Amino acid sequence: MNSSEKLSLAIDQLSDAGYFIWDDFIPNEDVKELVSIADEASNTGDFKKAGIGKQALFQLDKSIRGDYIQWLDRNNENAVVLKLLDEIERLKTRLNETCYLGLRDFETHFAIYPENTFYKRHVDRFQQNAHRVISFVLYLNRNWQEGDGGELAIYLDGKTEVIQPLAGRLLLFRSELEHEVLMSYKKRYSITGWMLDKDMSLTFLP
Ligand SMILES: O=C(O)CCC(=O)C(=O)O
Ligand SMILES: [Fe+2]
Repeated sequence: MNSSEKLSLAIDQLSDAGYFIWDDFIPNEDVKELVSIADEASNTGDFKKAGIGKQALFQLDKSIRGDYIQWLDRNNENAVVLKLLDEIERLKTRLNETCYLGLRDFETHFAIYPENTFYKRHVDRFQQNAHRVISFVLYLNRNWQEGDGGELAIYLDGKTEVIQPLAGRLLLFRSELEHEVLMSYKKRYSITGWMLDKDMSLTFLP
């Protein structure tokens, strides 16, 4: 399947099922490089404990989520990160052209879940964060195996989909869907982000 057929499928699935799995979104060597960039940044203290809520309502709560994050933007010095940001930008434009989702911008971060951490059931689009339309997660776990945990459960009407966090796999889903990162028994790497219906600098507005 070529990339424009893949994109049509993604669009259909996002509107029918609410999510789409895009395997091999990036090549293996990029996965490897992204993991070493994340490891290096986390070793030099550039990852922060992730919180919940925005601005005044922001709080840290380990019983809800246990990951550490580093935000990514165009000031990043790594070519592979910039290439990925370009690809996501292109994907956003193409989704917009076909779906009229009104996507204006996106925000994204690395996430590392240390062993035995999780992110409890939640939605990404909520009152204080009403501008997230499409969530995406690029998984970076080479050699992930059954039993390693850290799958993403998406709660759909009447059924639950459990998605393995396999290296190179991009998952797209509608940000209003409830989902949960199940207990990860191994260190888990990903790049998570959101396509927004407002420019990022304006998302504090209603
Ligand atoms: O890493 C994942 O599979 C999902 C992460 C997530 O739900 C979030 O950061 O909001
Ligand atoms: Fe989420």
